Amino acid sequence: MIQICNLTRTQKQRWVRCLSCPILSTNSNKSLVSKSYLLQIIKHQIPRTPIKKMSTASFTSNFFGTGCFWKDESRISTVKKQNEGKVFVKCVVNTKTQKTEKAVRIGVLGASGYTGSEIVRLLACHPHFGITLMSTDRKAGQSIGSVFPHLVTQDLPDMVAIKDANFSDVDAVFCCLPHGTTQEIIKALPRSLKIVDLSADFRLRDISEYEEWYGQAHRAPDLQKEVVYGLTEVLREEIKSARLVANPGCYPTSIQLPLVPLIKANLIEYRNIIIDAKSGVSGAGRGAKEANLYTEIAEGIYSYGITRHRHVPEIEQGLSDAANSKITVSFTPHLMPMIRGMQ
Ligand SMILES: NC(=O)C1=CN([C@@H]2O[C@H](COP(=O)(O)OP(=O)(O)OC[C@H]3O[C@@H](n4cnc5c(N)ncnc54)[C@H](OP(=O)(O)O)[C@@H]3O)[C@@H](O)[C@H]2O)C=CC1
Ligand SMILES: CC(=O)N[C@@H](CCC(=O)OP(=O)(O)O)C(=O)O
Repeated sequence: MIQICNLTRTQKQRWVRCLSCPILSTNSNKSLVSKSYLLQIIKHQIPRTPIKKMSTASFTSNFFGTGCFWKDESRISTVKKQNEGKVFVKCVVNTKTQKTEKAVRIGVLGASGYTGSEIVRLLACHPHFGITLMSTDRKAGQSIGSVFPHLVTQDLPDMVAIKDANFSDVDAVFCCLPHGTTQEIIKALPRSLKIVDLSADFRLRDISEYEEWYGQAHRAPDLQKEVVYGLTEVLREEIKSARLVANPGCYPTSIQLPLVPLIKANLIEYRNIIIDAKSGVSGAGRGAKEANLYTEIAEGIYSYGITRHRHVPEIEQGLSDAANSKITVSFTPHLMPMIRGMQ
């Protein structure tokens, strides 16, 4: 058990997320996490600056900023309890969280990006999933820990280029690649694989709509026919048996989850639905873009894509399915000066 004090709620949430291990339970100031990760955290700090002497600011920057945890676990026997000072960490090792066999072998394509690294974080310590393959475009040969320090303690294979990927020990793939590149890549994957595609490339049933909103020809129209739209709350049974799942976009998810039940229950008027949405900057991916520089996005809320955002047809597709009639919406997305909205 890790107990963190004198940090704000947001700092605690971020710290818990940085742990990249199974969170067994969490409340306002306690989180159960796996033994091995806990050892890295303690070992990294104890020999240098005792946690009890650290200010909240240095604790925060050490854990949030560098994310630099060691692999050697040999010093655990020296660790007792630190419970004085402004910030303290109380440790009770929970051995029940140790992993056993991994039933499903996972490949993560685009592991060096934001969505890919989140998938890795969620699955690396999962009791049933083991990551056997990770791909990257520019960082082939590097470890995931070298591009995402908070994942350094995970025992994972180095990343490879997709052209060098070996899918023989992979059962399922999470495809976390930019839209526009994904159709060709998924088309070339072995048919035996189950695939969850996080990009927008297979979300729109109507291929002409894809071409209109994404500005390029659909490169796998045959595959499109077998796709299941991955909004679990709406299509749970279909998703269970699907081979290729198109994961919904961030805005369409946040919009459909509240509106679909209201529409199905006939509780709202379908005409004149106005959606004002806010998102964090990580939604734009990890690649450098001028529009996402700190100087561009800080200290303000910016609307963008007004009337022409590519999520409009996806939102309308989902809401129209729920209503059994054509629904159109007025959708205005905004960029907030924060990393992410969803925790
Ligand atoms: N960010 C978000 O909140 C969400 C994003 N999405 C969607 O998920 C997909 C991935 O987004 P995100 O993780 O943010 O993107 P990032 O830009 O953060 O990551 C893209 C990943 O794809 C790799 N890559 C880039 N180009 C190619 C290529 N031509 N061939 C093979 N690999 C390539 C990159 O490798 P390298 O690091 O070497 O460049 C990186 O691993 C996108 O389609 C996005 O629209 C979906 C839901 C949420
Ligand atoms: C800030 C920002 O640029 N956000 C992205 C949406 C992010 C997202 O998750 O949507 P996809 O899954 O379709 O990528 C955008 O507006 O295009």
